[in-house]
Amino acid sequence: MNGYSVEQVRTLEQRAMSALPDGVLMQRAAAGLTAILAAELVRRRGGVYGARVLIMVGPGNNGGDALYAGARLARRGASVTALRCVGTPHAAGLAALQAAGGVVTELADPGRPASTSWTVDLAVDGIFGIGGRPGLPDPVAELAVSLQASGVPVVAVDLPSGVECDTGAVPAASFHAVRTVTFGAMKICHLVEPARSRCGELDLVDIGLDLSGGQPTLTAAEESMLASSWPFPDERSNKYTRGVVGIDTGSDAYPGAGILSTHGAVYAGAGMVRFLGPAAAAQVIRAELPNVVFAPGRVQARLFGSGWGERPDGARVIAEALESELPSVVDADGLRYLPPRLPPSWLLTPHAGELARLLDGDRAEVEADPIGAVRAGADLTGATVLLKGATQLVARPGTSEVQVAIPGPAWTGQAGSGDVLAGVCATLLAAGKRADAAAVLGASLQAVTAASVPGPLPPHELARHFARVLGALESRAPDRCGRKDLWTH
Ligand SMILES: NC(=O)C1=CN([C@@H]2O[C@H](COP(=O)(O)OP(=O)(O)OC[C@H]3O[C@@H](n4cnc5c(N)ncnc54)[C@H](OP(=O)(O)O)[C@@H]3O)[C@@H](O)[C@H]2O)[C@@H](O)CC1
Ligand SMILES: [K+]
Repeated sequence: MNGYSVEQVRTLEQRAMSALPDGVLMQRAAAGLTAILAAELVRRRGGVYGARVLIMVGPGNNGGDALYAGARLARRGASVTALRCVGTPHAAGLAALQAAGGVVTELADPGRPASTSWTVDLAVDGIFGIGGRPGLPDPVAELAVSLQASGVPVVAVDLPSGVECDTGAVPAASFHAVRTVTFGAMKICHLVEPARSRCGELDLVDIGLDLSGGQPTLTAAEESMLASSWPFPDERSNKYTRGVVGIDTGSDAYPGAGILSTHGAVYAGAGMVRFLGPAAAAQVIRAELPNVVFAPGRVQARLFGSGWGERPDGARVIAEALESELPSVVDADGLRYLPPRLPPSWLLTPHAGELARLLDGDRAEVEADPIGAVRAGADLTGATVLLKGATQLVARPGTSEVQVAIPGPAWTGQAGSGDVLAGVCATLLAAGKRADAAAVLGASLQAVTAASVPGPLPPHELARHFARVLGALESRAPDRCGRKDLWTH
């Protein structure tokens, strides 16, 4: 499942339209939309006949899709009302709806019943699609609120009006859909929070766009990829083939970070973990994880920074690690001590605030355009960057591709999740995974595991469930000897 920008989708649509008679793509979209709306009505009330459907329309082709679908539902016996919300609706779509027996009313019409009295079975948001600007005109924003207050389910056409298609930002009012029916290709707002949550369930209708040959803006991880790309041990494995992780995290002020990142590394399956952080953390780790080693020695990847706080020798520690040419993860406070340039084999794991500091900007800018920000972070530092948060994005320097990890339940946004994740990523680096693969696999494992337990659980307890999830994934993994894919680096 990949995400495409508006510009990319417009190009794909133009290419398809140039080989087809006028209006064919819209009819394909409307046919697919109708089937999904009908199924929704069957699920909610047992059938289409007699259902009351409100089609909310704006001035563009998004409204055209909705009106043609409304016409098809009207022909199947639904009572369909088109509500003109903004501008002049798609003329042919409106005529089709009226010819099928649908009625038309205006949002601004004083004769229309009060907005709090919505008694429809389903409302269809055909106000703005990929031509939408973020936010809604005031009367439409009020309509969205009143529908939600009335408990009317909204199905969005292509995307919930009000969200920003290319960033996933929701800077002002938007619709909250129970389902979003999109056409030809997924858009960025379907994959990136907070817009993603406004979409509800997603349906992708095939309208015949040819996606081959084009590079999507976002490549989304799926469980099948996690299963095929995780470095599961085999009969030839030993602690060095699985990877030794050297961890220098935590501080006397924040010993918990050291304990949490070590849990992440151990339970993700490191061959061996050397903990080289403060004594306060070491004492607890020794009691809980007797397999951890506390003496310096050979390591294959390092982890720095989680819970460091002020670390006067931080810049020196990181500079020395850079000389060793081993891949490393730098998390949290360690991000304050970076040299000007790092190799792509290093993985930085900032949250939005930390990435903003790296970019010398503010958090709101990162949140307004997380894809742009994660790319900028990779280009600025030379390292691979995992931007943590409700949507976890990974950028590799020198490429435009951004990957998105499998999303997890909202409760994983809690103190300590990032420390555990940094430990998981370090284990994957030590096992030989490229930094971007380590980031996507690590973040996805944590999300899939969280979705498999009755949460919330504290992050180190969640880590103890990795083994069960990895076991289930391994049983579904294809023959890894013959298989190469995106993350088999
Ligand atoms: N192309 C194809 O092949 C296919 C396309 N398909 C469908 O078409 C949809 C795209 O259609 P579209 O390009 O007509 O744009 P759409 O979003 O309907 O409306 C743009 C209009 O809204 C206005 N407007 C926007 N935001 C506003 C705001 N906040 N407040 C006020 N006004 C605002 C905007 O005004 P402007 O920004 O120009 O001032 C402009 O007039 C796509 O999502 C899919 O559903 C499918 O049928 C498959 C085939
Ligand atoms: K819409």
